[in-house]
Amino acid sequence: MSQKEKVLIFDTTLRDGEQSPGASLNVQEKIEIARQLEKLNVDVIEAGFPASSPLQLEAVRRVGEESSRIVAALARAVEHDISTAWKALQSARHPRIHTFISTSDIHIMGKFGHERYGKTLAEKQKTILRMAVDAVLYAKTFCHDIEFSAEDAGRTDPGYLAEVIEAVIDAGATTVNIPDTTGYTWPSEFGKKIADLKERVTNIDQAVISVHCHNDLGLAVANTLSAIENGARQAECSINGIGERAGNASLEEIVMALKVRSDLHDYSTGITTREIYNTSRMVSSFTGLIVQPNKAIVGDNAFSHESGIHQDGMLKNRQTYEVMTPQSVGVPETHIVLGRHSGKHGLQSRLLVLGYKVEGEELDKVYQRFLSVADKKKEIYDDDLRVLMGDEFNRPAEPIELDYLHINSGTASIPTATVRIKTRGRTFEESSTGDGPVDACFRAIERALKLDSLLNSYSVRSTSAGRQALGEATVRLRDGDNFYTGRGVSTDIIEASAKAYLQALSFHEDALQNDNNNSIDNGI
Ligand SMILES: CC(=O)SCCNC(=O)CCNC(=O)[C@H](O)C(C)(C)COP(=O)(O)OP(=O)(O)OC[C@H]1O[C@@H](n2cnc3c(N)ncnc32)[C@H](O)[C@@H]1OP(=O)(O)O
Ligand SMILES: CC(C)C(=O)C(=O)O
Ligand SMILES: [Mg+2]
Repeated sequence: MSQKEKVLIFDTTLRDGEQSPGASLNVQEKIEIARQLEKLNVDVIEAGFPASSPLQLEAVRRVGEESSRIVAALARAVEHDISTAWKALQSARHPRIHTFISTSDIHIMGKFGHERYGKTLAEKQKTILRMAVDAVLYAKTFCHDIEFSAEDAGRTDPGYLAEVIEAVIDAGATTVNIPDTTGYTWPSEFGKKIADLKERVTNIDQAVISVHCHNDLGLAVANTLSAIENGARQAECSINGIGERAGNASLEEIVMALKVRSDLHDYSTGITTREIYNTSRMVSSFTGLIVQPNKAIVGDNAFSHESGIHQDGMLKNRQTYEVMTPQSVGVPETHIVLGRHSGKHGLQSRLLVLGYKVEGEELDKVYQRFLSVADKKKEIYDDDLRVLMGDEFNRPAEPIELDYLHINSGTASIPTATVRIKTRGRTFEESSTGDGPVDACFRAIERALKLDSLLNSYSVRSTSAGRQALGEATVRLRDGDNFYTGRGVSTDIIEASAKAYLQALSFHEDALQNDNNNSIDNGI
């Protein structure tokens, strides 16, 4: 087997990631994330931009002192930023000064329009080249490990980019970063840019080529991979892909794409992939940036299967629908989501895990009830299934069934219920008012069945999480020394209550039938 070439992972969650609107991190949060990045085994942690604030300086200092990784600090190509970066890094175990300046025509003309940079584009380009070299030379007076970034390299003229890169390597840059700052490039175009630099820049072998891709067109990861195939050996990326605007290339996607498709290439990273999920959750919770459910690798749905055909395939052989195991990225387990699209195989397997062995006709019946609940509710949780199973096996011999229920209730109206009930081939319908909608409903049932109230107790609870949780109502009737309990389940708690009441009444009537001392036809 051939030895894989290492691609260094430069994590910029704490710098570019923190530039995401609203994602500010305090010093302690940065330290915690840096510790987790160390567990993830990234090669470089870019901890912040020290010249931008005292908090940034302090965070970089603390991370640098503690971390065994290379810790980088960003600085514009100006002395003040570079010396401040060094102030933050001087006690670091492995410091790196990362300095940058824009090289594209659009940035040079747009951001450095002032005449002090020159009048024409050519004059300004000369100034920028000099500032880049001076910045590297100045940074080099503090530390050996210097990274230079040609901001907006993605839109920079290839000849000028090569000239700048060659000059900064000559000045001592040990890593040269080629950012696609605006996420504008196309994967084959960006790959060619890297290949082109390797050809044009005569001293390119004296520095590591790095890339830093933004996701404005959703191409950040594809562009990074294309650059790696063409010679880049450092990938700048962030956890969950957070960063300026649409974000940076996502660390987890680059790493897992390289790992899962290692059959296609000769590159590898040193990332401990089982730490990916924990890191993702930590970053999301500290930054407040929620991970979209369908996000590759770390989204809630990344290892969830909802449709019957997929669930059946997964249960037979998980490779049918998973290209990596959830455990390989630290996700505890595949999630079979039971819902409207699930089939009998998925339901049966989940019920088995919960201790219910259901087969054949019984399974068909449970599945029909499952579908009627699933039609009203997006996801069926384990607790819902337990209730559903309890419901299934706790049926009276002659059920009194709710055929129709209408409730009128509100803050300014008297609660009114109309019920239609079916039992033993007969139908009864009645309405009633009540103190509340449940009371009105129970009274309507009693009127329809011409019964006195036997209600002993009534309770309702939610059986699972979320707004679409099932409500489970329990009704207890008392007739002398005998108690009859009924349960009803529905997404509508009034319906659940009516069902519970009718079930309890059914058991009562069953008992009366068995005693032969009353007939259900005697008036109801
Ligand atoms: C692509 C990136 O992610 S770049 C990194 C982005 N990160 C940040 O901006 C960090 C947060 N920023 C800050 O705290 C502040 O912007 C500071 C401290 C960096 C600078 O603040 P200010 O001095 O008030 O300048 P301001 O931000 O308004 O403008 C930027 C100035 O830097 C200049 N500049 C921008 N990039 C560079 C560079 N790489 N090298 C040298 N000068 C630069 C601009 O031309 C402008 O200069 P001007 O005042 O002569 O027009
Ligand atoms: C500072 C550089 C590396 C950057 O973040 C970018 O160009 O996007
Ligand atoms: Mg960036």
